[in-house]
Amino acid sequence: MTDAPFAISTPTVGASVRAAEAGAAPKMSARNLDFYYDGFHALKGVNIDIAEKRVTALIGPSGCGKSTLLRIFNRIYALYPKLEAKGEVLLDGQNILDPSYGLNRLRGKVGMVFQKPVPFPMSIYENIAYAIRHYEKLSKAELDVRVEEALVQGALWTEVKDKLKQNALGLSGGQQQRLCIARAVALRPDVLLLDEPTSALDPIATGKIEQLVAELKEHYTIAIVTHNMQQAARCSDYTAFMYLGELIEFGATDKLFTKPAKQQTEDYITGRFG
Ligand SMILES: Nc1ncnc2c1ncn2[C@@H]1O[C@H](COP(=O)(O)OP(=O)(O)OP(=O)(O)O)[C@@H](O)[C@H]1O
Repeated sequence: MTDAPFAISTPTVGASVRAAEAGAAPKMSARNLDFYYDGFHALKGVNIDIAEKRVTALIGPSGCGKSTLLRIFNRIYALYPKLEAKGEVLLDGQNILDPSYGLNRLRGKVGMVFQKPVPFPMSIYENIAYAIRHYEKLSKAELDVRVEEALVQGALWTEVKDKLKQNALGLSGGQQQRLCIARAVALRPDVLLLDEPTSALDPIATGKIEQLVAELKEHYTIAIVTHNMQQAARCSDYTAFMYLGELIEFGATDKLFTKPAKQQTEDYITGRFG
């Protein structure tokens, strides 16, 4: 689905104003963050605060570095050689880029959901239980409770509660994506990273995920990469506009979309480029 150019007059979520005015505390912060892919300078001196229990959207034209920034937040790059981050990413004040910050600990605190739903080729129940077992030793009864809790939070429970033993690959694309969200929240993380979570979904499935994001921010700090500016406007409290690896503008979503401070932001949100 391609984005229609965003109309500046489109109303945005009223809650955003209140969140911005309240000045939510930062949960995660990038400080002077640079990132290199085998010498290619993909992120340049990024400074950003991700507010606690709010939704922060990362927007910008293709290749501007949105996904790179999101992936640094759970250090996925550490899996690949020749990738290097400089600067700091603080989670509750601790630098997660420091090698002494264990990856297992980080993955327990920062969950990630990708563009294409990737359920494990196993039952719906096992998709959730497998993730939990990796971190915690629970009895069968406790595990059952946690699986149900995760599927409720993923807004999937009522649809799957009678077929938990069925293979997850038999679910629709939208259900698979909600399963992936449920799998991420099953670990009770603090932060949830969503990398274009609806780009492979139809409008109805997209609407369900957007509603789910609005519900989840009560419990989690959320950062979402999206190409869809209407989605950013509907779902997020704060928006960051990136261009060529730099953070150009960051602020309350409704302000950024109605009264951007920078010309580049205005040109992008009015569809003049990107
Ligand atoms: N694995 C990689 N190796 C080399 N360069 C990469 C790699 N991944 C991304 N890049 C480059 O880093 C820059 C930022 O890419 P990134 O995927 O973060 O952008 P994006 O804003 O998420 O783009 P899109 O909206 O198209 O997904 C781009 O110039 C891209 O070509």
